[in-house]
Amino acid sequence: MTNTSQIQSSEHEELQISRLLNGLSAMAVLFLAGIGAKAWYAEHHLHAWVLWAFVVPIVANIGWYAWRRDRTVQKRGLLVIVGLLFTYLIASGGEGNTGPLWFYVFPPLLFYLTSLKGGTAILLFCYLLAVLVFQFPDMPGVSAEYSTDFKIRFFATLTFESIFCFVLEAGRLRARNKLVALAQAHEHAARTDELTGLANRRDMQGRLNTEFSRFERSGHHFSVVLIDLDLFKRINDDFGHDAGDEVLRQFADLVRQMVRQSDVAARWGGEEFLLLLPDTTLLQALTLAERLRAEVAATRFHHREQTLPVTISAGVCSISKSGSINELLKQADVQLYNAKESGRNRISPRVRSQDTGSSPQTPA
Ligand SMILES: Nc1nc2c(ncn2[C@@H]2O[C@H](COP(=O)(O)OP(=O)(O)OP(=O)(O)O)[C@@H](O)[C@H]2O)c(=O)[nH]1
Repeated sequence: MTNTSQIQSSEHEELQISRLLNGLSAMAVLFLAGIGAKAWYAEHHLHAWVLWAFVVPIVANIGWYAWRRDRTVQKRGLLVIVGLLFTYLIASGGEGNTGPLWFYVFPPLLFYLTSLKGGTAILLFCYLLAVLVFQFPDMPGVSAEYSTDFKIRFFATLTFESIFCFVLEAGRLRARNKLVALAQAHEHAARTDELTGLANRRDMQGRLNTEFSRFERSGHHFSVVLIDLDLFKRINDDFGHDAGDEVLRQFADLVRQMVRQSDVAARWGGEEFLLLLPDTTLLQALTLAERLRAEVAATRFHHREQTLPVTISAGVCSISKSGSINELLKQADVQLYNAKESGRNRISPRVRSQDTGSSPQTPA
């Protein structure tokens, strides 16, 4: 089953990241414009133009995201622009050889936006670029020269920063994954019946409402089967409560094997179960209910070497015969009552196979 809360939480997280990136991009535009202006007044015209030129792809990236809402392009675009900008700042030295200082922004941003593995790989590649620029100041495009002291301190501090960022991000991811797993477990527990592992009443009610909306919207029919284990009190009284629990578990296993994947089986009450059968007519639902009844009657339920007498009665109803979920359930309940009144171990409305062992006939 798809975990909706997990999908929602990661969607929310992605949206937050995109908003943060837009904020950071806007800040970068302001910085580039300001520092470019400062460089212009300091007569560093080429440096000023390059910095201003970087404003264009950043604004284009913001605009593209606003238009297409494509988060992958937004992330990758920003990483490429920032990578190019920092490479330029290291190669040119920026103003007063302070360009490489901007590189410290990269590790936290990188680990936040990519994975730990991907971030490390990109960072190592950037280290390699920096080493090349530092070692070969005569390379084309490189105009800055740094002192040996600066280079050693730059790499040492950047390495410390990168390791801290890696450790912090790894911790953040671990805590996040634990929280997601915990939320998943809680959500599963809130929807599941502990004893049988089937859906619980609350979950079934939600699914009934969803199915009813689908029926109202596009006319998809569905049916329900309300099942009650016959004379269950006797099983408890004669064999003990544990035996009763074991019967409920074994019956749930049987149901799981017999329904389709799109069907939903829930424990509706103590020894009452409800099947929701999407895209199923009344006749098809009756056929399934009858097969289940026959299978239960033929199955040997057991507890501690003892064979337990188990049969079921069931009331079947289709949404085409009722106007609301409440009415549907009420009618299924009336049919279940009829099945019990007629002697138990049967399905209502009446099906021919109960009398003859053959296929079901159309109900009256
Ligand atoms: N062992 C066990 N028994 C349960 C559980 N939930 C409900 N019951 C028992 O199920 C029995 C239901 O009994 P009744 O409602 O009298 O119905 P019944 O004996 O099945 O008789 P009919 O429904 O008329 O065929 C009660 O004795 C409940 O205590 C459960 O989780 N475990």
